[in-house]
Amino acid sequence: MITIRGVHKEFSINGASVTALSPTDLDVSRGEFVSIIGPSGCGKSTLLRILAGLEKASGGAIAIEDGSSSRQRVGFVFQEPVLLPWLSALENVRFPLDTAGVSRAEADNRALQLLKLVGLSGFEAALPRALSGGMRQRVSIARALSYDPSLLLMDEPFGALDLITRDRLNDELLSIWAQTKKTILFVTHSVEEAAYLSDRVVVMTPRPGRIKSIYNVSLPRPRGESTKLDPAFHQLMAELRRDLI
Ligand SMILES: Nc1ncnc2c1ncn2[C@@H]1O[C@H](COP(=O)(O)OP(=O)(O)OP(=O)(O)O)[C@@H](O)[C@H]1O
Repeated sequence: MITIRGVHKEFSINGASVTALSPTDLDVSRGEFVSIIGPSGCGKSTLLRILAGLEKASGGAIAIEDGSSSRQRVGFVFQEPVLLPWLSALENVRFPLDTAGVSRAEADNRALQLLKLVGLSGFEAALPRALSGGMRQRVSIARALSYDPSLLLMDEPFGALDLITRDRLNDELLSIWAQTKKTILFVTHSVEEAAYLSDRVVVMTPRPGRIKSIYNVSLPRPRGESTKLDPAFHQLMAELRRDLI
């Protein structure tokens, strides 16, 4: 699904070159849920932005699925929900489809389905300011799914939310993932979130960032309250925490 080979990024700051990402190799299978954790500034967002085509790599190669340009096939969810404040929830979800020239009826239909998928039926007409932080992030997820990307890139999407909302959205994301079968690459600072959600967890080193280790998460699915009581879950979190030091 995704093949990353030797991808690296250097930024030039006041004439000096700063390495944001050392040469990185990673393969992600179709339908896999992979989390990336690492200290602040290790290049997690840079890697995601390169995959989304929002940033150009300094070198290396990326192939996404059929090797075509990643841009049309990738949905991106940022830490802060970037919604257009003057548009309703439905119009925000529909927006990428409108700009892609999809017919009004089809775009409405798809946006309604997606708002249902993220648990926001009944809030179609609400403006972003009338929604809670968690609801706004659900709208962002629905919008990222609107053009049916095969790959969903999520950059600390629940980092700004309270813990209760975050736990609920983690479960909702797993249910959306199970229903849509998207490949998800998920950046987080939380070892608990990474262990709970993922098939594999990628740990990155501090600057300059590179992949330090990759953990297979063999906890059974579907995950839920019983996962959080599983000693294997706690052992994995302890290993991840140790690895991050
Ligand atoms: N546009 C830019 N110009 C210059 N340097 C940048 C730019 N974007 C990122 N960097 C630098 O690249 C490095 C990696 O940044 P990046 O945002 O990818 O890290 P991160 O792991 O996502 O951090 P955090 O967890 O704090 O979000 C940092 O040292 C950062 O200062």
